[in-house]
Amino acid sequence: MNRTRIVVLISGSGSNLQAIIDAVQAGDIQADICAVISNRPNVLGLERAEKAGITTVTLDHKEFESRDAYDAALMNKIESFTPDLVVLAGFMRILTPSLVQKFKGKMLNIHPSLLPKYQGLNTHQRAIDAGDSVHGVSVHFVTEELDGGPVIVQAKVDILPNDTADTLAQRVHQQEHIIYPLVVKWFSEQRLTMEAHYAVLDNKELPSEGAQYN
Ligand SMILES: Nc1nc2c(c(=O)[nH]1)N[C@@H](CN(C=O)c1ccc(C(=O)N[C@@H](CCC(=O)O)C(=O)O)cc1)CN2
Ligand SMILES: NCC(=O)N[C@@H]1O[C@H](COP(=O)([O-])[O-])[C@@H](O)[C@H]1O
Repeated sequence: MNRTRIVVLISGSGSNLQAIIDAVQAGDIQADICAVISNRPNVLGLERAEKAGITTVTLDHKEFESRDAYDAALMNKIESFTPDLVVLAGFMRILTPSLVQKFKGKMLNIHPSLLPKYQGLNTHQRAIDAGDSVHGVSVHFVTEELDGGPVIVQAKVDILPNDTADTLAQRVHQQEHIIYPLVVKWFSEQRLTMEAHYAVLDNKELPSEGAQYN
């Protein structure tokens, strides 16, 4: 089977990118990250990609007249790498319908909440302010509806009495770094489609104790 070609979009730290890089380099995912594209210059995620020998591109949205113009350029840049999968890993731009349609069924996003709760931004603080006892993270297919695409897998994280957004985010990140590589692995093994977004799991694939799945 040909190796899955992946393009990753980032905007910042790139810890989820790093988790996927590590899984590819360990041979857990039979795929190649062909490029990492950032909408912000000089972010740590670009350094992570360069250290791994991955082609990096900065496409700064501030240099474009409109969201449509930016997304047209972004679409062309993504397509130039002929990806089988586009992974949004902390990519902080809302994508236009034309770009989403182009990659529908092969574009994933990780969102730091138990969707459909808390679509959008600032999710950790919103969960704390709401008095929730459980928070978490979702990996989903990207559709035109912001954070509204079919959810593939979620991981739960308890909210502790003295949690701040930062302390909660740290525990959410830990779960992100488990489930995102797992979903990319499932996709690379052609066990995920948006129509029937399921994965046939062998028990050995699930991480050891510590990961929570609802
Ligand atoms: N059409 C879609 N675009 C995106 C999706 C999606 O599901 N459908 N997921 C988001 C990721 N995301 C949350 O998971 C998200 C990213 C960015 C924003 C947002 O409000 N962005 C602002 C700029 C914010 C900034 O620069 O800090 C904007 O684009 O104007 C909300 C949710 C990725 N895109
Ligand atoms: N709405 C999108 C969003 O908030 N995504 C979140 O941004 C962080 C990126 O971290 P990373 O750059 O270290 O992977 C992650 O926590 C991800 O869930």
